[in-house]
Amino acid sequence: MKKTQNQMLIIFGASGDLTARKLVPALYNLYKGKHLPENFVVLGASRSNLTDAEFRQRVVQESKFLAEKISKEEKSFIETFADKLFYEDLGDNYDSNYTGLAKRIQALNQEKGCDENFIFYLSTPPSLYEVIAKNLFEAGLTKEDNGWKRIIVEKPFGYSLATAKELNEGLHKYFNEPQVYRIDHYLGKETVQNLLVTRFSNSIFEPTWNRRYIHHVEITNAETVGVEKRGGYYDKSGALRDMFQSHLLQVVSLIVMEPPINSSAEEIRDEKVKALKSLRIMSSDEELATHTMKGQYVASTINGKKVKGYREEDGVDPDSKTETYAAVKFFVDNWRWKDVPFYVRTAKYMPTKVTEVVIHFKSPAHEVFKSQDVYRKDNKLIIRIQPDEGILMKFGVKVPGLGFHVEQANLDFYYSDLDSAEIMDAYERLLLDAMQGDATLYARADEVEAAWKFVDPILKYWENEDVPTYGYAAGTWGPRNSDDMFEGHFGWRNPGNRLTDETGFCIL
Ligand SMILES: NC(=O)C1=CN([C@@H]2O[C@H](COP(=O)(O)OP(=O)(O)OC[C@H]3O[C@@H](n4cnc5c(N)ncnc54)[C@H](OP(=O)(O)O)[C@@H]3O)[C@@H](O)[C@H]2O)C=CC1
Ligand SMILES: O=C1O[C@H](COP(=O)(O)O)[C@@H](O)[C@H](O)[C@H]1O
Repeated sequence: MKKTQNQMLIIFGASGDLTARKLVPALYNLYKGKHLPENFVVLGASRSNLTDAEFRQRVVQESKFLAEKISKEEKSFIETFADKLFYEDLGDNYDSNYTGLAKRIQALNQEKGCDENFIFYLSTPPSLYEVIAKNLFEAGLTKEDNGWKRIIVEKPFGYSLATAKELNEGLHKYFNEPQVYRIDHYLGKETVQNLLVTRFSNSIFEPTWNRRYIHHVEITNAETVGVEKRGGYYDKSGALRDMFQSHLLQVVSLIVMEPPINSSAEEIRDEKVKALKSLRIMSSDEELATHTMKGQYVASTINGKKVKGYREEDGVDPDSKTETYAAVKFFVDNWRWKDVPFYVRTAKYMPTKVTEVVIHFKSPAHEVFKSQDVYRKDNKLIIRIQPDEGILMKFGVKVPGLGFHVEQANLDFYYSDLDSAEIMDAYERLLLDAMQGDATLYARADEVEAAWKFVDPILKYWENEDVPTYGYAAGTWGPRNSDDMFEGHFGWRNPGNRLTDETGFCIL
């Protein structure tokens, strides 16, 4: 087990939603699991005027882990954990000098023995990331003379290739790349990490993981909720920026990449960057029109309950063209994947909450056993990222009785069947990795830029007034013509709530 050194975590934007809902519960679970070092301090910093006690009370009360009934033992655990939390009021804005903050950090460092190891977590609006980095630098807080200094940056990382580059350059003025940890919570998911293990720890998959055997690859990320309270943010972002550029291209890179030499952060990330750079960038309007599709949910009734259309949501422009459904077909220009289409979609308000990868294998070269149902007899490997996490292999078996009729059977694996089935929350895993200086599951600067380079032309094309934004009733599988981008007789697989469910549907 890696050692976690004594350290201090300084959270900017500590009065916000992410701190209370994700960061503090993750830290608490790490504390309960005895993963935190002996000397550990969390210093929250933002403009809100709070004392240490008020901050503790606020994050503890707002945190989900306390919403449930708790035992006496748990209560005392929480109290000792809360003793590690402190707060510093930054005054009017994040751009004033950080002398006061530096003094507080040094005092806590002395008192609590943090060995001058500091992680700065930026959980503010992205417009403040560079400003905070600059002020930390000017206050002498980034020097690594004694102890290491790291910075964790929340998503979104940029709004386009140009802005992502600008942000990288801005951060690199004050921190070296190995000090920068760009968070993508999908990489913290156990099942996403397992994509690497499934591929590279089994000799049975690798020989078939290429254009000779794979017909196409399909990735679905579907949510059963709309934009909820985030209409203002979402309307400026849209599904392509919010999910596809970051989380889904990370998943793509793990499917596409070549085997790394070893499991070090740099070797894995080198291969991921190579994979992202090999995605064929779309340039012609014709290609963009047939290979991409955007949609928007419209008002509907789900399970008897009326739901608003996207344009009626708070914070959303009533004439908005922002997509809540994004689907992209693309090719990968390298030896392994030439001519294999990838289909990736993400959407709000679909019938099932699911993220899965489906590897569709080619039909046997020569058909010995005729089947009526061509689509259903091909081998498929379904890797379910969430929920009902697991892997399913579909293969043909003989239907008992006369003749040679083929039916599909399942070989399945469920995470829940493992002895150690407890899956660590993504933020827990990622925070612990950063505390231990392991950046494998964080995105590197060139990785983020390669992803934006692929996405930029699509975003630009979608800004065009003539590009249709197809409506789909909330609670359905997207626009009616969503299968049109597929080649041949294929279409999207509409998964159900369970790994083995063939078709997810919802009652409108
Ligand atoms: N919440 C989530 O689930 C997720 C959040 N993120 C990212 O994490 C970061 C923080 O998100 P979240 O906690 O939800 O955001 P919130 O708006 O809830 O909190 C951000 C905090 O930043 C401070 N702040 C400083 N300047 C401003 C400003 N101009 N407008 C608003 N707040 C400001 C505020 O504290 P004060 O006023 O006290 O200074 C506020 O509490 C964002 O970059 C977001 O994109 C990413 C994934 C998921
Ligand atoms: O980053 C984001 O992710 C969530 C989906 O995360 P998941 O872990 O529940 O799959 C998404 O709802 C949100 O819009 C996006 O910003």
